[in-house]
Amino acid sequence: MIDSLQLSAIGGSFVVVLAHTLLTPVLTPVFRKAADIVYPYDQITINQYRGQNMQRNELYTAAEAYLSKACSSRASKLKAELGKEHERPVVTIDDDEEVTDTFKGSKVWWYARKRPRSSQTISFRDQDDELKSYRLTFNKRQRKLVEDEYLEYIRKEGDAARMSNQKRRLFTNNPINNSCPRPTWSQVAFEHPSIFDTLAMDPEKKNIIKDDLVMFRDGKEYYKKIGKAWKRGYLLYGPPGTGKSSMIAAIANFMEYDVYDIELTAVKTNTNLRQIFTEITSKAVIVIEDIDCSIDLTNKRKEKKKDEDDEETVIKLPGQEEKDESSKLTLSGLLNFIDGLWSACGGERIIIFTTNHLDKLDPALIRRGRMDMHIEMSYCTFEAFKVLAENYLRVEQHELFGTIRTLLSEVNITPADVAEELMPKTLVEDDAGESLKNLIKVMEDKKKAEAGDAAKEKDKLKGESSA
Ligand SMILES: Nc1ncnc2c1ncn2[C@@H]1O[C@H](COP(=O)(O)OP(=O)(O)OP(=O)(O)O)[C@@H](O)[C@H]1O
Repeated sequence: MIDSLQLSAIGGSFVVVLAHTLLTPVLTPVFRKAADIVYPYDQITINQYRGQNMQRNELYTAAEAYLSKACSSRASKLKAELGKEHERPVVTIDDDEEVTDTFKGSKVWWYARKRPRSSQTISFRDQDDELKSYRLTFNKRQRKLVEDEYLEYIRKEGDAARMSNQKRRLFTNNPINNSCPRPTWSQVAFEHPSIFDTLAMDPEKKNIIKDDLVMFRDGKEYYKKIGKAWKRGYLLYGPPGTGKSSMIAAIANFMEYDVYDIELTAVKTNTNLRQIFTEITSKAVIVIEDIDCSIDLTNKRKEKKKDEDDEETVIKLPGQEEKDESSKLTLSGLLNFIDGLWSACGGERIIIFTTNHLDKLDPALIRRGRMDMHIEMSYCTFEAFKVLAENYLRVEQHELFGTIRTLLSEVNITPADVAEELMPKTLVEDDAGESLKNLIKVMEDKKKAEAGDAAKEKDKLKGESSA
């Protein structure tokens, strides 16, 4: 009979290692029953590290975060730590402290343990001269519930708690060069304030995107069932200043994912791209901005079509010599990155392309299924303006709104330009009316300029036809 287990989470499945008390062969059923009456509990030990190489046990990390969030209020001995990657101090139960938890009506006990590392233990983490673990105790009758459901619950909840407590990161790939032939990353804390509420766009469109994201986030089982990699592709297109970058930040903040901003011009070959891709973790927004500027697909493809139809399209990097054939990043390499076998590694990822010129992109790159949703970021509409007025001026209604509505239907102005006008010009200025008048003036000037341009164009055409 086993009354104590050691448990590790390795790559998504639990490994149960039979631990110390192998009481059995000698125990008679009667004696066992008597022992159960005296002590009807089983225990699971979750060590901080697993295996001979002392790799971090993900289940320990999840349990630590879970206990910090869900149970620390019931503990009287706590400890607080501030990790490099944490936003605020993390309070967890202290060593040798016990807390209780209840799952589906069953009570369990968590005990935080610490013991000195023996001199024989090999560890690359020399700073850890103590080995920590949690001991989980529960009634024998709940053993199946704990093994089958509670531990998985701990892992999920713990991971979620850890993500929300950690500062999210913005990663960018560094250029590949002779001194650095493998991709490396630069990273900073991701602190972009854009959220869906502050995004100026049609509320209905916003809700469609948010619903799509929620379906994706909760869709692990669904994606598994239909045999598709758990990823979603969005193509954001629209003129400069319509909020494509703000939308990316809002998506990342909404999902609480890290952002990987891929600089394609810093990637030389398909191999580099694959290396980059395998290093991106789960729960990530992968962004390739201004894809039409970082690669030259359409023209090259058209040229090739004439003579070497079956040859692969080469993505020409700015500054890359035509003869430099050994350094190739190809369209098929990029497509593989989006939806080939490599795309299935790592789970839960969102891929976003942005472009100012939809027509410049190769249809293969943006066809549906590859990019699941095409999102147009448009010039400022009245609905979008109302969001900006609320954000910048704290006004929901104003007598000048009617004039602004009419002008917005007549001229193309980006949300970035509208935001610029609504921003108070001095620190003391707090007059919404003044800002709105400025905006009206800018739009009227624009309207006049556009009317002038149209008249000139008309005259030119007239001159050409009479000549
Ligand atoms: N739809 C929007 N909602 C809220 N703010 C916006 C929006 N569009 C633009 N802005 C404001 O304008 C600034 C520039 O916008 P942003 O960088 O998101 O546009 P973009 O479409 O990504 O531009 P580019 O194509 O030049 O990169 C933002 O910092 C934000 O203040």
